[in-house]
Amino acid sequence: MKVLIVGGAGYIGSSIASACLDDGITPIVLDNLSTGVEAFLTGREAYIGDMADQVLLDKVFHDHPDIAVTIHCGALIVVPDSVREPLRYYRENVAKSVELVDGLVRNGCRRIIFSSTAAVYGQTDSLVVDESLPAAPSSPYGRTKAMLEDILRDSAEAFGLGALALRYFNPIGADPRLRTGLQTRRPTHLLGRLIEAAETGTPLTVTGVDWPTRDGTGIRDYVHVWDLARAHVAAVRGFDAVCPPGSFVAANLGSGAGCTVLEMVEAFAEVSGVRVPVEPAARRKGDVPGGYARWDRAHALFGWRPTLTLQDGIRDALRWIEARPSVLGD
Ligand SMILES: O=c1ccn([C@@H]2O[C@H](COP(=O)(O)OP(=O)(O)O[C@H]3O[C@H](CO)[C@H](O)[C@H](O)[C@H]3O)[C@@H](O)[C@H]2O)c(=O)[nH]1
Repeated sequence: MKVLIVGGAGYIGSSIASACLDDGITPIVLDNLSTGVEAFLTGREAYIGDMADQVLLDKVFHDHPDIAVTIHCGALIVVPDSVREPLRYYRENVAKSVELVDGLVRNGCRRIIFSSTAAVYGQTDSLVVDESLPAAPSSPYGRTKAMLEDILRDSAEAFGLGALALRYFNPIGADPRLRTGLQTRRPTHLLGRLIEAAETGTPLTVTGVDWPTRDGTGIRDYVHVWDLARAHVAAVRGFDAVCPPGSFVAANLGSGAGCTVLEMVEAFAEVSGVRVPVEPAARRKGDVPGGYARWDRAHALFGWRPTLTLQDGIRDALRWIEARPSVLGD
């Protein structure tokens, strides 16, 4: 079986490609390398170009008429950038995806798995997030993802597509076999900042200590990127039962456990042996207390459950930092 992975040279797309290969599925990658990296294409058939390029899409399907499912993870993903440059985000994430869907329909590919995000949800008082919570994104980035869910819902009905939106919570870690991981050396997310603080011997700035959470710090659901990748394989394998023609389905992918900033600092100390001191600071602009996923729907639909722990995610992130130069050559 073949799958087309749009954005397959990025962090999550390349992990999905690895999980497909391990399961006997052939990934065909389409990536414009705007944030993806060529080194993640080793051993994979790839087309370099834009997902909106109709000539290129026709060529991909001419060469591979047996592509069964398209997994769409091609997107810009940095929330603060999306606030500064909303038009770029709407163009790259929404307008170009419309062209992609058009090209898929024309080429007869009617099964789509879309990389969505927990950022489509608004804040809940209970902190637990299930799929019944209405979309209320708080950033242009989140809105691009929510818009595309609407576009896929309408397209499913109009063109008989099966469209499955997988809403990722906060991915961490790397491929356990270290073929791929985060491209950026210094990610700005919490675990990235923590690793940086440990390396430089500086304190971690805790942005917000007065949130309505158990210790006052922000809570998130950190899910191992390999668990995310495995979910796509399971969804591909069972696609028609999960998402028959004409249907749009959304499912959360998270660990199901909330982890506060201070709990992450503790888990990091346990895994790395380095206890990073913390420095309380003001909340980041536009930040939220956060929450964590219910993932029962993904389990009911395609038998998925998270299998790797927070500690596994931290450990694999640290192993990837060691392996990264030999993979990326920098
Ligand atoms: O140096 C830091 C960095 C983060 N935090 C705190 O750690 C928690 C998690 O912050 P992250 O930035 O790791 O995660 P977010 O969920 O806030 O945002 C991330 O996930 C989003 C998707 O949900 C987007 O992808 C976004 O770009 C990405 O940063 C928050 O409470 C934040 O205030 C700190 O205390 N110190």
